[in-house]
Amino acid sequence: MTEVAGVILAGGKSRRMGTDKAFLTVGREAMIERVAAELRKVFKEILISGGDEETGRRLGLRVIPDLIKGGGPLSGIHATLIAAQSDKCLVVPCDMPFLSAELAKIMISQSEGYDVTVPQHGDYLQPLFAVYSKSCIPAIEEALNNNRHKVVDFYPRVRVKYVSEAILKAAADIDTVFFNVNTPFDLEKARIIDKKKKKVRRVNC
Ligand SMILES: Nc1nc2c(ncn2[C@@H]2O[C@H](COP(=O)(O)OP(=O)(O)OP(=O)(O)O)[C@@H](O)[C@H]2O)c(=O)[nH]1
Ligand SMILES: [Mg+2]
Repeated sequence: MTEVAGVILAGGKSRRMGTDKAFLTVGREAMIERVAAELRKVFKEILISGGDEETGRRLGLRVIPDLIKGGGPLSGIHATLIAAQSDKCLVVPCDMPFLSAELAKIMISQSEGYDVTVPQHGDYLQPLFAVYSKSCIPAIEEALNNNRHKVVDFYPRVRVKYVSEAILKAAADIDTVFFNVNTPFDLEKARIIDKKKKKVRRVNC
C-alpha cells in the first residue's frame, strides 16, 4: 500500500471561536491532542499544517508553514503535500474531536489509484477529512494562484474517489465523526457529545 502521512490543519484565525481553538479541551484533552492521538494509531509520518512552532513543540510534531499565504486550508494542503515524505496525505482539521483512526484506515484503503479520496455524507463532501496525493499539487497551485480558495475548486482537474455513506458507516459513528468545533456553542455541544459517548462506553463495559 502507498505510504500516507497524517496532516493536522492548524492554521487559520479561529475568528468564530474568538480564541485559538486547537488547545480548547473536549474531555481531558485539547482537541488537537485528541486528533493527534487518533492519527498516531495509523500514521508514522504526522505533520502539522500552519499554526505556530509552540504547537509543534507541545505535540512533538513538525510544523509546515503555508507557502501561499491567505489561501486557507487549501494552502495548508498544498504546503504539506510538498513537504511530506509520503506520496499521499490524509488531511484532517484540528477541530474535529470525534474523528477516528478506523475511518482514517478506510479512507486510505479507498485511495488507491486516485488523486483525491473524499467522504460523501448526505449531500455534503468532507474535503477536510480527505486523502490528497502529491499529484494534486499543480492543480492546487493553479487554483490558489487564481484566488480560488474553496478546497473542492480543483477537484474537476483530478481523479476523485467519493467514499459512500455505507462505507463510512461501517467504520465510524457518522453522526459525530465529522462534527467540527467552530463556535463556543459548538464547543459546548462537543463536550456534551463526549460525555454521552463516555457514558455509553461505561454501560457497555
Ligand atoms: N494551514 C492552514 N490551515 C488553516 C488555514 N485556515 C484554516 N485552517 C485550518 O483549517 C481547518 C478548518 O478551518 P476553520 O474551522 O474555518 O478554522 P478557522 O479558519 O481558524 O476559523 P474561523 O476563523 O472561525 O473561520 C482548521 O483546522 C483550521 O485550523 C490556513 O490559512 N492555513
Ligand atoms: Mg472548522
